[in-house]
Amino acid sequence: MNKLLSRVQRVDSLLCVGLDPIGEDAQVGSRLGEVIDQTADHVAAFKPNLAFFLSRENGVQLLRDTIQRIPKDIPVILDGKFGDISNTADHYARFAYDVVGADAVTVNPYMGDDAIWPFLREGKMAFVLAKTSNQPTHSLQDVALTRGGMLSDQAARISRQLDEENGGVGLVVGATQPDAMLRVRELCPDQWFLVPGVGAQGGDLAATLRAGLRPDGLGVLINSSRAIWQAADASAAARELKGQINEHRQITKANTVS
Ligand SMILES: O=C(O)c1cc(=O)[nH]c(=O)n1[C@@H]1O[C@H](COP(=O)(O)O)[C@@H](O)[C@H]1O
Repeated sequence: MNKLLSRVQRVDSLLCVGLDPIGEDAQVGSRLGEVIDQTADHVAAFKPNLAFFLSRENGVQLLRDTIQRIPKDIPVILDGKFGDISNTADHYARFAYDVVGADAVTVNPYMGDDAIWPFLREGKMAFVLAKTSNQPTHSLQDVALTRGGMLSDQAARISRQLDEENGGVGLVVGATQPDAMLRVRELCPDQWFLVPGVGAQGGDLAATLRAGLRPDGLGVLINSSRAIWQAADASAAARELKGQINEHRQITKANTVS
């Protein structure tokens, strides 16, 4: 959290560039290097998605090299959506933190807090899936609970409780449903949200930030993966998105003061 906060402040950015490498194995390493080097000045964090590495020969080595390439003051969120029980989760945590050197992970809370605790290490952070950006035909997250609210609310409550007990727990909340974002923000007023779904998935940036930003203009990391990866000029694409986010932060802060 300290690393994230100091990075956010140093570059005045809430942008997270997703590293979801698409393309032939032979070219992908150099494109990863380009995207990192060209966007690093504009980002608060990078988020490599594990699947895009594991689907390749020597994918783990590529992931290690990618994380090595990222300047040390930029937090790396390994998006593995890890979700197994405690002793198994402990091995995933060792992989994420010790083998490849990530600072944070994404975690699937379906198995409850057992699946989250192993990732809560000193100096590390876990972003728990609460309300994801996809809108499936058969949703679990929207299932109504007999005690009221939905399953996604329960994921949010668990993440808040663990954050209060231990610290280092954020949430994943998609950018495609601003009403749902508002609801999660009400349940978790202080925590950081990792927010995918703008760019290729078409999420509304303004509505997302209105719903998700904290009154201090912080608390949200806006992720974009394909839209940056596929841009002819990744640096310009990252700078532009960072600028758009900051315009909305200014409006939020001004509205909070007035
Ligand atoms: O945890 C995630 O990062 C995630 C959660 C979610 O609700 N939706 C979602 O798209 N993601 C990830 O965020 C990235 C989105 O990529 P783009 O749609 O290309 O910007 C992918 O790596 C997804 O796996």
